[in-house]
Amino acid sequence: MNGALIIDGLHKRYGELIALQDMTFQVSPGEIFGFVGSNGAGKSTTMRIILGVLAADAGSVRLGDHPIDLQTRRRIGYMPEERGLYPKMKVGEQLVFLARLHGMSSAAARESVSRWTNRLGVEQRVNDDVGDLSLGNQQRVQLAAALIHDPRVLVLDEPFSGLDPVAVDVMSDVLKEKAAEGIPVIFSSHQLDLVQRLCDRVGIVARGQMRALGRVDDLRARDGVMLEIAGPSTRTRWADGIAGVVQADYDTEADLTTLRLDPAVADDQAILTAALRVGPVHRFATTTPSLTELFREVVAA
Ligand SMILES: Nc1ncnc2c1ncn2[C@@H]1O[C@H](COP(=O)(O)OP(=O)(O)OP(=O)(O)O)[C@@H](O)[C@H]1O
Repeated sequence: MNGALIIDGLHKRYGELIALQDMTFQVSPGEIFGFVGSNGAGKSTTMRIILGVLAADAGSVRLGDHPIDLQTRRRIGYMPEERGLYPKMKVGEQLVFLARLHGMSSAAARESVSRWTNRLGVEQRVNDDVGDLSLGNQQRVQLAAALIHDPRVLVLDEPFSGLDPVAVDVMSDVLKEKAAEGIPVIFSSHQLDLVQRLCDRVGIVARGQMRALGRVDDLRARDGVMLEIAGPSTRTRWADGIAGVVQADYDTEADLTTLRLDPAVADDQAILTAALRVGPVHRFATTTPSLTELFREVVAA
């Protein structure tokens, strides 16, 4: 049961609302894929369809050449957005129960639960009711629930929300480790700095459609070159109208000018000369837009 997770042409309506429109992308074995988009963009809907807890109106999900069936689904590790643990059940018992549901023997389930609760730092809480844990610790248990049956695919809906920085590091390490084992990993998140750091590729969704898809660095480079100039008084709006300057943002408090350039037209030396005419230049550096800037643009388009 290996191969890429293939999401092919998913359509989904809720009455009048079109929640997904031709949602198509793949996650390769060993790849960490970041699924980002505004609230209500369609991420959870896509993930629920991957898991088969929701049916698509059209389109398919496959793992390599195989349509995802009941057997395959048992090998997916899923963290739903609406966390699905029983608050009145003890952490350890619940994890063993879930592992058994995935077909593990009692001994293997207990061994796996012990390994993952240790790894995720909740080993002291195995005899506590889930509902008595802090939200962050409940989330660690939820991740353990997604991992205990040694899944061949990981589908995690906002696994990082509400975690403290130490837990974020633990979660990041686990995802990297699972990807290194050669399984496809997809997670959704609104923490774009984290997505930028962790993911091989990202998909940006807006209103049910995939709007940008690719390696983070490629998407950022595609979006054009940016130039940051510190020094010249921004009150003069000195860069307005210079050839090749597509957009100029002026931070008047820091006297920092940020320019988005059309690389085919812009001449950085002409821009530097124009800046020096206004005042001393303390910094003159090219950057590429962050994933957050890219996201704002894609979603606003
Ligand atoms: N059961 C439902 N009935 C009707 N509409 C729904 C249902 N579930 C989701 N929707 C709508 O479908 C759209 C997509 O929702 P979805 O939960 O997939 O978005 P999302 O990208 O996961 O958002 P968020 O980042 O807020 O979790 C939204 O407009 C949402 O209101």
